[in-house]
Amino acid sequence: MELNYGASRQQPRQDAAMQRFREHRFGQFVHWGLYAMPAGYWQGTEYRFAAEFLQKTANIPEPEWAELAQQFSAEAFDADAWAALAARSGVKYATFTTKHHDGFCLWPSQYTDFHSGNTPAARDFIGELVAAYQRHGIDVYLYYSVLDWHHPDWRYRLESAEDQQAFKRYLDFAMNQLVELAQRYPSVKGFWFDGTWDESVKANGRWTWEVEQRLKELIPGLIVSSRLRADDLGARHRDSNGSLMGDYESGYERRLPDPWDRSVCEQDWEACMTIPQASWGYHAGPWAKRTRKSAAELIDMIAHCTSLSGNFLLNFGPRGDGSIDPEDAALAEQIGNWLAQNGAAIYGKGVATNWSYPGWGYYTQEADSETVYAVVTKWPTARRLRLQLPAGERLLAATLLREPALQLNPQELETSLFELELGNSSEETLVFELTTAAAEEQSWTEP
Ligand SMILES: C[C@@H]1N[C@@H](c2cn(-c3ccccc3)nn2)[C@H](O)[C@@H]1O
Repeated sequence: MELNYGASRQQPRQDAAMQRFREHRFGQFVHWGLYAMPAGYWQGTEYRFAAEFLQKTANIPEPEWAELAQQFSAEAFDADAWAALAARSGVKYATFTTKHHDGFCLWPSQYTDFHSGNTPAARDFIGELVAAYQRHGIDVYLYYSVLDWHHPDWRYRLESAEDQQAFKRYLDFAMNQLVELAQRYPSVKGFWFDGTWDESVKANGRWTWEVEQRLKELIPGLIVSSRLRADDLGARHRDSNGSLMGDYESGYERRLPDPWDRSVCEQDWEACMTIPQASWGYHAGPWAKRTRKSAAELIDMIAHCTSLSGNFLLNFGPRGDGSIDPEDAALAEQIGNWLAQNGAAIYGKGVATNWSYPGWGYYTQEADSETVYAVVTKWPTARRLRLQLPAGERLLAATLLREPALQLNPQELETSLFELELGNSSEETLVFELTTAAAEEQSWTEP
């Protein structure tokens, strides 16, 4: 059907900016704001829900929540320390919350008083982070929540002329803030939109389309995900014709596509993930701490996304004083150490088209390359790894990526079935670089 505000393209972007994003594969998400101070607790009670939702889960009156800004001194905030840890973790890009659902802005916006300039900290945190991360060679993306619990003109649905007028004022406010962010921080590579699921926003597909157009005029090459977009009829992510809007699919939040689902490879996509089960902001309670993911689980997820040509955006929730939780820092270092040894299987890689999902881990490959990587994340109890090669290929060599590099002698079982003896048990996530060649002609008929 004819749409004015539907998808602007059918095929993935092939420009250099998008190719760079695609090759990054691993990024850091950062959720930080007023919610990091109460950290899931209110008046002595632990609320077992996402810490950035505390204002709602604890039914805190908006003015009382806004008072938190007067305690926001962030005395331990150190943008360079955050950026240095991010670099050690192996991320190639970072996405920072500029304004989450509570409406508090981490930059001195001229369109509201509810911002970090009007706090004891009196700092432009976004400006400091953009500069520090770029000094460390990490591309920066800005998260912006359209949903806003603070702004008097925000509406969940539009049920009256007054609602329409108020929400028009709100959308003008949000557009002004987004233009302000693009003009203050023109070196950012993209915007990550959230809070776009309510009826009020879905009824304003044209505004979402105008935001994408306006920001891309201000920053050529800018990347905007499908999560911003609604079409003429309120369809989100994919328009009413089923075509992806925005530059990549960003519906995977705290979940990944099935590892055998090769349909996701047709478009660029990114999954975002929390370290604890379900809190993006820092949560100080045992509820969050006992559900933390291990480095091995997160490395598995990085390889999982890479094997389907997607990016993995791992979230960190710094503490209310601006320091990084030591457990998060240790996890970041563990992941970074693994990537330092095995990053060749991740950065710039994608789906190994001719290799089917093996079950014990993931195959990755650089487009048009002969080299395939096998990332082993689920050790076979038999301690032997079975490799089912694509028809017509045979395995010449398998080299362990990490130092000391170890040449393995693949044992041929059938022309296209090999086994690798894995020797002594290893709890780490190993990566083998596989070299294959066309198998000699072999004629046999299926039984
Ligand atoms: C990226 C993540 N998206 C925000 C979010 C998630 N949700 C939500 C709302 C209803 C059901 C499931 C998820 N609402 N806001 C989270 O707060 C975080 O910012």
